[in-house]
Amino acid sequence: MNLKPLLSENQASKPLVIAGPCSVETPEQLDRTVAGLVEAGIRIIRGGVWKPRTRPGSFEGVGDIALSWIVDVKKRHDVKFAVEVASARHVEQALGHGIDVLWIGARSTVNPFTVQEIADSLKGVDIPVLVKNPVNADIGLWIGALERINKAGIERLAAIHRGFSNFNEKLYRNSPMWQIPIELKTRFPELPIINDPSHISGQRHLVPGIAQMALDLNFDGLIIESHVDPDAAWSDAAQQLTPGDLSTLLRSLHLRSGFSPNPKFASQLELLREKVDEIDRQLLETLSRRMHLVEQAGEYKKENNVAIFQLERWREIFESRPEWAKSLKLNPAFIREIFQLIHAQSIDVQERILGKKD
Ligand SMILES: O=C(O)C(=O)C[C@]1(C(=O)O)C=C[C@@H](O)C=C1
Repeated sequence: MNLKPLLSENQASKPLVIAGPCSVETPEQLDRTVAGLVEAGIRIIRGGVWKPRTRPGSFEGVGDIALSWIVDVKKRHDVKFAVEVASARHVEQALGHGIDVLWIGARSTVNPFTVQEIADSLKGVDIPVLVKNPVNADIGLWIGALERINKAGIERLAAIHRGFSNFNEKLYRNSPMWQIPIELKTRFPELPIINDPSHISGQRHLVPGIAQMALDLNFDGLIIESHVDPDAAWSDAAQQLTPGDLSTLLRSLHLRSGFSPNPKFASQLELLREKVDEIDRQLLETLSRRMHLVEQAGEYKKENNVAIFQLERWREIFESRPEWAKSLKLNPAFIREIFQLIHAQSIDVQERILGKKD
């Protein structure tokens, strides 16, 4: 991807913080919210104009009329404004009203037709665009959407991590699945990633924990929902913070940097990494020895015409290893996952042995 810095140097802060209401509701709600956010030091406001809602009958945003209120509020408070666009018409309307930043929502990112329509409408325009992750945990769709927008000539591009729908998730509204944005950063180190703790948590008391985690992982920014009267909000009431609470939250966050200027830190970390390298080598040697035994068991099963999958033995392994892990202060759930992977690999290896013609 061809990327340029998202914002000019005097607009950029690390972390970049974008905040504002889930939806623009009335001129008064917008003005009072923005006034509070400016006091909290926020210079880029977010606000939904057209809202994609899961069920019909939910509040779907006030629509085009909100854009004229945004024009007023931008002038009055000297702020930049970001809105979500989901069609070429939205893009045209937003650009026509001097919107400064566009974002593509999670429900649009999943649909290449929608993303392409937005990309085509952005040809020849220079505006920062933020692409939220798709609702489902598919990094390919996320990258595909970013590439489509980039190919249209948008170089001021960033990703927003807003979490993923998950049937089994109990704590969060959307599972963070941190490994996915980490993978994105690994593949595209120049691409800024902005975390959206509001949509991940779904409840305002969980927002600080997610925001801190994002900073601990060196994310480039945060986009947080804030409303002057959250409980009365027309959408996402449970997850919005007052501008005052947002200000307190931002002051409580610990900022981390990618490196330390302290030379002692680098040498100490280097030492620890050398030890980790050594342990990793031992882990791999041990795994290789285990696989060798599994191969022998496979040959033996083949000679005796015995099935690969041995339920009783597998059950014993699956129950005992997490127990052993506890006494070593390892997370049993983590060990369960590792052994599921090891067992799947054993089955693959033995399948190849049993499938081989003599
Ligand atoms: O014990 C066996 O029968 C094996 O082949 C080893 C092994 C394992 O990976 O530990 C592999 C497959 C079986 O389902 C159970 C266990």
